[in-house]
Amino acid sequence: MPDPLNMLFGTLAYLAALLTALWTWRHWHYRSYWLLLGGVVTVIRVRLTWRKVALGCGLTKKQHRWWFTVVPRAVASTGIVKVRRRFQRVAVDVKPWMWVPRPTRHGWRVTVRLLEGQVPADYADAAERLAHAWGVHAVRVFSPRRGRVVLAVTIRDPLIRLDRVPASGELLKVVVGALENGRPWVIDFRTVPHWLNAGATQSGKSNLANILLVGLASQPVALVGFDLKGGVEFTPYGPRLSALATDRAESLALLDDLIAMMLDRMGLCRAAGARNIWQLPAGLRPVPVVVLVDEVAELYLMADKSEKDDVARTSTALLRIAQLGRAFGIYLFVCGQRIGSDLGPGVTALRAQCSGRICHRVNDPETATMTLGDLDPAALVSARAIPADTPGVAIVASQDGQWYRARSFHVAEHIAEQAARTHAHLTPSWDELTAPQHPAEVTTPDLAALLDA
Ligand SMILES: Nc1ncnc2c1ncn2[C@@H]1O[C@H](COP(=O)(O)OP(=O)(O)OP(=O)(O)O)[C@@H](O)[C@H]1O
Repeated sequence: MPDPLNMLFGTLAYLAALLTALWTWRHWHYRSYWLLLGGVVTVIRVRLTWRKVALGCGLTKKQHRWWFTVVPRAVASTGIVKVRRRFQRVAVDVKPWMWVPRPTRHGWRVTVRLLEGQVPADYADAAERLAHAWGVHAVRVFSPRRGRVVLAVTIRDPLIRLDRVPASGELLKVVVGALENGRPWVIDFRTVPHWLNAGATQSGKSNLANILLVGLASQPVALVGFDLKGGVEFTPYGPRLSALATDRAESLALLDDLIAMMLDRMGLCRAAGARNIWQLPAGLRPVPVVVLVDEVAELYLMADKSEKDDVARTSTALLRIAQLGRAFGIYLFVCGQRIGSDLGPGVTALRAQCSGRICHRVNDPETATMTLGDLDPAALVSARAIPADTPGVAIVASQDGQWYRARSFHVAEHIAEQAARTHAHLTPSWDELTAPQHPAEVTTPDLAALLDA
């Protein structure tokens, strides 16, 4: 007969071995552990507790239902209705129908059918409550079609530590970090030509510009810098920059050159019957130009009235590039600590042309509103909640029309400087770039007509 004590020790030893194996699996290959075991257990738990969670988060609705009980007088439903007959019409809390949750790399996703009278905003409002109820990092709400919402749950913040992903290799496309859903964060100038990159000091704006520089340095593109911090940020990248302006006077001259370049490309396209430079034959196509602007507010600030004309000229030139640059291969990446309407109408107009929006941690609500305000109020709340100890975390308006929390890869300045030196031979000279490619002059009235259109 087996000794019960031995059996107990044997069972405990098996249990300990099993727990150790599970712990090791989870520790060494969390992804497979989560997809094969952890996720499945969580999914079952989520389904079983959905009624309680939905009730607690205010996502249920009272509906009248026929109630059958074998124990008349039992307290039924929400605890306020006493059932006196076997069949009784009572008000019950109905939970929204939930599909089977699907484990994802960083959590799970589930589709929920809205109850009558509910809108996706009800779920967005309850997202924080759901996150606490499930004990997870965040719950994001999307509505892919009417009457449905998708709850995307991330268990742990995937942006605390980022795994590097390979470069995209496509022209004007740079993988700059990761989105909260684990997908790469891509800046693709051909899809979204102009970007606004806002953030307080030490929030990670320059790091993002460094990544762009590293990503674009090896590509056949021209890089142009406006560094209104006196050149301290971009001067070290000089070998890979075709031109650099460090004060207002230089900025004005450089903007004039860019406008002239744009007019010339316009004439070239018109002569060739092309709508944009990408429709030109490869041999005729001019080099795309990415313009990096650091500290844009400096371009709009006036110390006294004597600067008024210069500010107006700068503002108009930037706006023209933003309005027409895309077709002629001139793209903007504008960084600033503060982007407020107090800087003048030029900033507001420029912002409207920049469909790519990146909002790092900001000090003032207006900058967040200016950068993201027309997206979604929840994006604003998320931007204002970015902690100071996670530089590089930002709210990003993505190409799919959604907004995401994202974090850039960390690229030290010396790596960006090294990239600039290594690829210095790919830098087109400014004279080469600005030399007229098309003899037929395009006049300013042509540009004005296009702008009016
Ligand atoms: N994605 C990131 N991951 C880790 N550290 C980062 C990241 N982005 C930036 N940092 C670090 O945060 C600090 C501030 O970054 P950065 O200089 O890019 O900020 P900034 O917004 O440009 O600040 P400033 O306006 O003062 O120049 C730097 O020490 C940088 O190394």
